[in-house]
Amino acid sequence: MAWSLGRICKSVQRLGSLSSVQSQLSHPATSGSVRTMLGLPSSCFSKTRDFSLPNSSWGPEMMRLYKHYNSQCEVVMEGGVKQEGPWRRLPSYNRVLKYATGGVYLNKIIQSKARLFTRNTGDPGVAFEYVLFFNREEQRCVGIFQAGHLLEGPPGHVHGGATATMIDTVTGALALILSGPVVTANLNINYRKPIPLGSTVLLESSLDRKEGKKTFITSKVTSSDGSKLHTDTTALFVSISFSNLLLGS
Ligand SMILES: CCCCCCCCCC(=O)SCCNC(=O)CCNC(=O)[C@H](O)C(C)(C)COP(=O)(O)OP(=O)(O)OC[C@H]1O[C@@H](n2cnc3c(N)ncnc32)[C@H](O)[C@@H]1OP(=O)(O)O
Repeated sequence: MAWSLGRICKSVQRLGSLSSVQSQLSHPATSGSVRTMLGLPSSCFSKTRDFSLPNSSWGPEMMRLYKHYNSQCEVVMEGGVKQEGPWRRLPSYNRVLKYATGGVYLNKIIQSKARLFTRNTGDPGVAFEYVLFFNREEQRCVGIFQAGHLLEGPPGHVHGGATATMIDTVTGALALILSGPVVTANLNINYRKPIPLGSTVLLESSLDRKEGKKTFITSKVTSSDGSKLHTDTTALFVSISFSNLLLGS
């Protein structure tokens, strides 16, 4: 087996700094800190395209909400001095790890071709178009999500699993930032109103409470103007050791 404990340990050491996301986020966003948002070196990303930046597929509502939160990532003080604002945009790549754990439970083909589920197509607008923002003071994360035509479930509407994916993503990102490495243990979603395909919705998540290894997050999905409630959710994330995850235990 072309794999060694040393390689795993190196990967784990890199990932060990994942909880440094908190300190990363306390610094102003620059292209460098964007790449290291997850505490990973740039070599860990197979491509450096940041999928959370606007592209030609983003519609007017997606752009409006993006500008609304992005404009609060940096505020201009009197005298033109720029300061970090209450929100941080979270960058997003199509691969978190390039070198993790080949040979243990990933064969080489899977290892080289694996992609983050939500960023598995380079074709703008066809599936998950989204951007996440984090507010440290309010311990809140928002996601702006435009649902592409490949996500159809009921005719003309978004598949419930696709909606769940985005809820898992925005609640998971918040739990990760607040608690370090976690996995979803429970996701309890009430689907209130279907989401029209092609529309842009707002996902809001906030910390409910932390109890030992457990982080409880609540979340809702609304229409972009907030007038319609699509889902409400409670989620439980459990802290894990990354070395256990990489070793498959
Ligand atoms: C910026 C990019 C962000 C991207 C975010 C993407 C987010 C995506 C997140 C995911 O999709 S993760 C993948 C889906 N999740 C999994 O595959 C998790 C699989 N399950 C497990 O690995 C284990 O079941 C788990 C680690 C969740 C729990 O294992 P254990 O039960 O051995 O853990 P432990 O015994 O340490 O439990 C800790 C506490 O959690 C409680 N617990 C565990 N699972 C629970 C559950 N399902 N419901 C309620 N409570 C639960 C457990 O009772 C205990 O409570 P107490 O501390 O009060 O005793």
